[in-house]
Amino acid sequence: MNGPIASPPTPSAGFLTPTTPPADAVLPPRAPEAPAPGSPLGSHYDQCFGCGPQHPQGLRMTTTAGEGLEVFAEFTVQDCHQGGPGLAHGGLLTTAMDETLGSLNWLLHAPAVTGRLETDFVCPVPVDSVLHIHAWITGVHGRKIYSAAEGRIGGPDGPLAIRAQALFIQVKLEHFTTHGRPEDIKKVLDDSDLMKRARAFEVNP
Ligand SMILES: CCCCCCCC/C=C\CCCCCCCC(=O)SCCNC(=O)CCNC(=O)[C@H](O)C(C)(C)COP(=O)(O)OP(=O)(O)OC[C@H]1O[C@@H](n2cnc3c(N)ncnc32)[C@H](O)[C@@H]1OP(=O)(O)O
Repeated sequence: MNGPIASPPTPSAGFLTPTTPPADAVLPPRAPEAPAPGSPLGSHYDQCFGCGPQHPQGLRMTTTAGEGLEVFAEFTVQDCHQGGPGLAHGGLLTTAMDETLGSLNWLLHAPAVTGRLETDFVCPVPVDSVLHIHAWITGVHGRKIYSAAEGRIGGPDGPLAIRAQALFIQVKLEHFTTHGRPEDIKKVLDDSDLMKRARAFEVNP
């Protein structure tokens, strides 16, 4: 069918909330409990698609704390991550960025979930590439955590392939217990190791 669409759908209110921090946002100090610079951050949940070591098809990403409010991660693009032939699927690259940005939670020691994530795909990323991701907090305003990330091919100074800006919202642990599938929540509650991970975030906003 040709011609203009009679009444295009309009985004719902709030859709265009920016991911850049407002002028009165702050950069808080690292939480005293935050892992030391250079330490691996581990996984917040063993079945997480991004970082869970027990997830059968997951990305199994590992993240390292940087100095200040920043983290570093690596993501190796595998055969099963293809979108175009021999090239990474954009959605998976976005997942890797989301996961790395989510790891910034560890530095503030409070759980937060992605509210908005914007991604620029700057150049194609071939299969077998190692994407070096650097993510940092750009501001905190109440429960809102603003952050940004870059992914470079082959090394920390390699060509820029992807960049992202995000708004995460701090939540209480009840966010997960209220909305999560009950059997998965029960497994976490029944497993002292998994609960220890969850408790790492018990300092609520
Ligand atoms: C015993 C078991 C324990 C297990 C524990 C495990 C430990 C876990 C630890 C760490 C987890 C880290 C996980 C990382 C994984 C990678 C990251 C992801 O993929 S997360 C998944 C995808 N994201 C979602 O599923 C969010 C779905 N959305 C929501 O649940 C709500 O909308 C939520 C919580 C984001 C906000 O809801 P509200 O009711 O709490 O708060 P309101 O009042 O609506 O918003 C607060 C402020 O934020 C703004 N805001 C909210 N959503 C926004 C959005 N989408 N875009 C822009 N602004 C937004 C609002 O305009 C408001 O701003 P104003 O304070 O008024 O200035």
